[in-house]
Amino acid sequence: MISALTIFALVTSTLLLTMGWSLFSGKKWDPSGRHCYITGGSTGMGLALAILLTKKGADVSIVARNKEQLEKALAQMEAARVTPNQVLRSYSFSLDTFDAAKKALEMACEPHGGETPEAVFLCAGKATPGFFVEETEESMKKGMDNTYWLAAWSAKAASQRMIRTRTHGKIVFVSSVLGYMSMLGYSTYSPGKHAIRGLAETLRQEFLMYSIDVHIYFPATIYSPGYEEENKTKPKLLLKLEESDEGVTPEQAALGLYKGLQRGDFHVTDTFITDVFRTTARGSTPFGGNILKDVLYGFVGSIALVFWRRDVDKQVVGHREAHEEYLTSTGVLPPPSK
Ligand SMILES: NC(=O)C1=CN([C@@H]2O[C@H](COP(=O)(O)OP(=O)(O)OC[C@H]3O[C@@H](n4cnc5c(N)ncnc54)[C@H](OP(=O)(O)O)[C@@H]3O)[C@@H](O)[C@H]2O)C=CC1
Ligand SMILES: CCCCCCCCCCCCCCCC(=O)[C@@H](N)CO
Repeated sequence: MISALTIFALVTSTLLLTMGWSLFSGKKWDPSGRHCYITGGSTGMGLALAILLTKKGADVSIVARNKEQLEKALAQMEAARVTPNQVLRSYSFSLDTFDAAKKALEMACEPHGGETPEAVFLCAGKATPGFFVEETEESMKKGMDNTYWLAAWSAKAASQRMIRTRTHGKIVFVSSVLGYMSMLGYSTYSPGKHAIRGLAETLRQEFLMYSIDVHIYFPATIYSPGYEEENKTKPKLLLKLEESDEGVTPEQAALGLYKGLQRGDFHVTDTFITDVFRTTARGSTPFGGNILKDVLYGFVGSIALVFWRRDVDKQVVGHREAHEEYLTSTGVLPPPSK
């Protein structure tokens, strides 16, 4: 009995100590006066992050395709500037090739005397949900472009430059809770978001050699323009399954990510649901700033998720007939023979 108590006391004090340690050790990242480069910074959480970092005194460059949207975004950033000498810029590029990713980055370095950005945020991404049976070779490749390749090419361009110029910078990936798990309808999106995790895990370790910090954010629903867009093709059943997620505004997501970076977390999550998926899908990934919380959530989650998943599976099975009718109406299935 005593020895059990001793072990408990030892374990708890160790955990509390480690927590305390992480609270007091290390300086918090201060973006003020630093150049932050944001892909997908023209709308949604990328834009919210651009505004947040502008308010913190950073120099901010945003990159996306649509020029009109970029101008509107830049105007919002201008309105948020805190000093007259902050450099705020926008660049129009489609970032789905390495060549474009390099060109966009080089251009963004110019107003900074050719210096490399100290923080690179890879927010650009897009989901186009649908049923796997209806996807095409083209839509599946596009799915990887709009998730993995958008992130990977800019990560490669930025890290090469950071290494060459000995910049001890930060590379921040944006995955999704769908980079930890998946649900029906996300066959062209979830694989690429899982792939981003694979890349981030690799680079976190490899870049220890260059003092480049790697982070990855796993949000669930963000009520962004992109979310409105994806809902146009989202299967009704999926829309219903997603109702268990409360969702956050782009501003809340940007702040959640920012706070995670302040804690120094490698995997950043900021809601109950995403914390649960992070702590149950951890593997050998480093713990977050609060080890006790991670262990607790991991334990509770490993049980609760079994029930959640069973419930979802049940709803999917209950949808068989309706789905068969749908597939007949779209011509995937031949009309029933009478
Ligand atoms: N919304 C959600 O529910 C969730 C989103 N996420 C992820 O978070 C990130 C931000 O999402 P969200 O806030 O919804 O953002 P939005 O969909 O509102 O914005 C996406 C941004 O990326 C840009 N972009 C898209 N494709 C390209 C491209 N080929 N080249 C350059 N820029 C591009 C868009 O501009 P333009 O089209 O003009 O190029 C825009 O600036 C994405 O990676 C998304 O996958 C993760 C979980 C949930
Ligand atoms: C105890 C545990 C309970 C668990 C409940 C889990 C509920 C999960 C809801 C899933 C939400 C899906 C978000 C998709 C985000 C995304 O990446 C897309 N919107 C694409 O942009």
